[in-house]
Amino acid sequence: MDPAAALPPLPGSPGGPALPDVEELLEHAVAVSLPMSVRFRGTDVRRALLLRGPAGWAEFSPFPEYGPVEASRWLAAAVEAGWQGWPAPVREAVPVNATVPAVAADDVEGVLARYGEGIAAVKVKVAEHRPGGGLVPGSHSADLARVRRVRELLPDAAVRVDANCGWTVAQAVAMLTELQDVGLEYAEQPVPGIRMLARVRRMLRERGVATPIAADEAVRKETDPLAVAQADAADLIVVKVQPLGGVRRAAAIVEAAGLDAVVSSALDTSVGIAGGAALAAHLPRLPHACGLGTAALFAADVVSPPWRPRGGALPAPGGVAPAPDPDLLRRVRDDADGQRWWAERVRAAHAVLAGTAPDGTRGAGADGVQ
Ligand SMILES: O=C(O)CCC(=O)C1=CC=C[C@@H](O)[C@@H]1C(=O)O
Ligand SMILES: [Mg+2]
Repeated sequence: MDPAAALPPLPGSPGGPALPDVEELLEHAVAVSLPMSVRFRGTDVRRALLLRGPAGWAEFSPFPEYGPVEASRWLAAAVEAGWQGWPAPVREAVPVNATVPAVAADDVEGVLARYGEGIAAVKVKVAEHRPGGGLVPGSHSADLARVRRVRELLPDAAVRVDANCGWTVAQAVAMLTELQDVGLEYAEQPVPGIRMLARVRRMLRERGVATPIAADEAVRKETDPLAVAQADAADLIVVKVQPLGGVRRAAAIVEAAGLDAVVSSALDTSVGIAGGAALAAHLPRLPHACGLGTAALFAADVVSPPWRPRGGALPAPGGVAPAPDPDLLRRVRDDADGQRWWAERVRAAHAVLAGTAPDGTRGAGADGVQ
């Protein structure tokens, strides 16, 4: 049997929750652009569409380069948040990590300061690529300096790195061997794909490097999100609510994978971050801090106060997202072109979920990067 078939069906699929029609989805939708204080994932502005259904507010924010098939999962997560609500939490607070983008080592202290007191885990981005492809020149030494600066500033914190598939197998093995003295909590997606991930993990073990390997893109980008666990390619998985189609689907993937999970953000606004906190609060086991502190990287948000960590933790939101503040919304609202761009993306993603897309695709596969 295909283990992925046991996951909760997507809205609009046989046996799945009802899929509202496009007009209903868009009735209260507001497109926003949030300026960022720290450049992340190659952008200074995070664009998102906020929707309001009978259950509450929801976010649909697939990255601009994502096509309809991949975006359809993000729409499924929004339908769950706004038209169904989230499952009950088993804990009241969720520990979170600070996220340090690929900044110069001298700027690390300033980034960490944005997360406030009490941060016990830090994720450091490494292996940054130029927009046209290829590692940024000097990235290896810049990565080592950035990670070591974090360790210097926070000697007791759990430090993890995320390469977003940016290294070759040889580069990953060399860098993770070099970083042994830092005592990394884990290395997230050092190389692309499941087979390469398994190779890095095996080669590190052969060298006596015990750094655990976490799978991120190999879970959210593969047609079968469970394949990574079946291939014994990772020690833990990173799960994100929007790319995996909602809190219930992500929780089912964690359960079926049988691996510990770290819940991370998709650089969502505070509305979407609350969904990540709902998933993290719902999982029976949560041994690692979650990557849900990214609202701290925004210069403006839509919820007051924003869903940012305090004392190293986020509160569990309960069954629905916090409502945006109307004044804040007005300040970051897109113009009519922006609203139309999002409406088209909702239509295209909706057609995939409804099975009416021109090429007949229905919610499978991935068609973007990172
Ligand atoms: O996990 C974190 O600490 C922050 C979230 C994060 O790193 C990401 C958010 C959005 C897109 C991804 O490129 C990236 C990730 O790879 O985990
Ligand atoms: Mg990642």
